[in-house]
Amino acid sequence: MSTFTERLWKHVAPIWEKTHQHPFVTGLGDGTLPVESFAFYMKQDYVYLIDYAKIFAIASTKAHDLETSAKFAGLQEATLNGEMALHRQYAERFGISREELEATEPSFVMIAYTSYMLKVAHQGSLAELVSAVLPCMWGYWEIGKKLAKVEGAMNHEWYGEWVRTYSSEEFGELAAWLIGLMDQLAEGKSEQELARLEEHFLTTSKMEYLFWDMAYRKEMWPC
Ligand SMILES: Cc1ncc(C[n+]2csc(CCO)c2C)c(N)n1
Repeated sequence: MSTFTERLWKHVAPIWEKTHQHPFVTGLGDGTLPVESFAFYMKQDYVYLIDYAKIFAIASTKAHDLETSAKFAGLQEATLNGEMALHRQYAERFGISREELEATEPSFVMIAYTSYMLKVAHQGSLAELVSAVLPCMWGYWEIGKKLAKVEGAMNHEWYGEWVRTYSSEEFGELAAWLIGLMDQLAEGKSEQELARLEEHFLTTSKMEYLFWDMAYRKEMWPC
C-alpha cells in the first residue's frame, strides 16, 4: 500500500519538474538569476508570508489535538520571526526599508495564490488546509536539496543564504512533519475527499510555478 503523499508526488511530478527547470530556480543555483528579479521576489514573498502566517493560525484552531495545535502556533511564530527575518535581512542589503517592504503592492499572482489558500483554510477541513499549503513547504525542501548540490550555490554572495535556509536539516524536518500529517489526515477518507485534497495540492503547486515566473519577469498588473 502506498501512502497518500506518494500518490500526490506521482501526480505532481511533471509540474514540479517544470518548476525545477524554470530559469528563476536554476538561476538561484548557478547564480545567473538577475538580482532585480530576486529583489522583486523577496518583496512579493514578504507580503505572501504575512498571509501565510495567518493560515498557520487558522490551522492551529482547526487542529484535532493539542500537539498539532501548538505546532501550527509555533509555525506561525517561525514564519513571522524566522523566515521573514531572512527577507528583512535581504531587504536591508538591497537598501529597501522595512516600511517599503511591508507596503509592497501585491502582484496579481501573489493575490491569487494566497487568496486560494485562505479560502481553503477558512472553508475547508484541516486536511484540505494542509493539502493546500503542503507544496510551499515540500516544494521548497525539494528545491533546497537540489540547489544545495550545485557547485558554489551554498556560498553564493546573494543566493547562498537562501539555499542554506531551505536545504537545512531543520527545514527538512518541518517539511517531513507536514508530509506525515497529510498522510495521517488522509487516512480513512473517501476517494471523493482524497480527490479534493489532490486538487488543492495540484492547484497550489501550479501557483508555486506561477510565483517563480511572476518574480522572474517582475510581472505586475497589466493595467
Ligand atoms: C511562494 C513561496 N512558497 C513557499 C515558501 C516557503 N514557505 C512558506 S511558509 C513556510 C514555513 C515556515 O515559515 C515556508 C518554508 C515561500 N516562502 N514562498
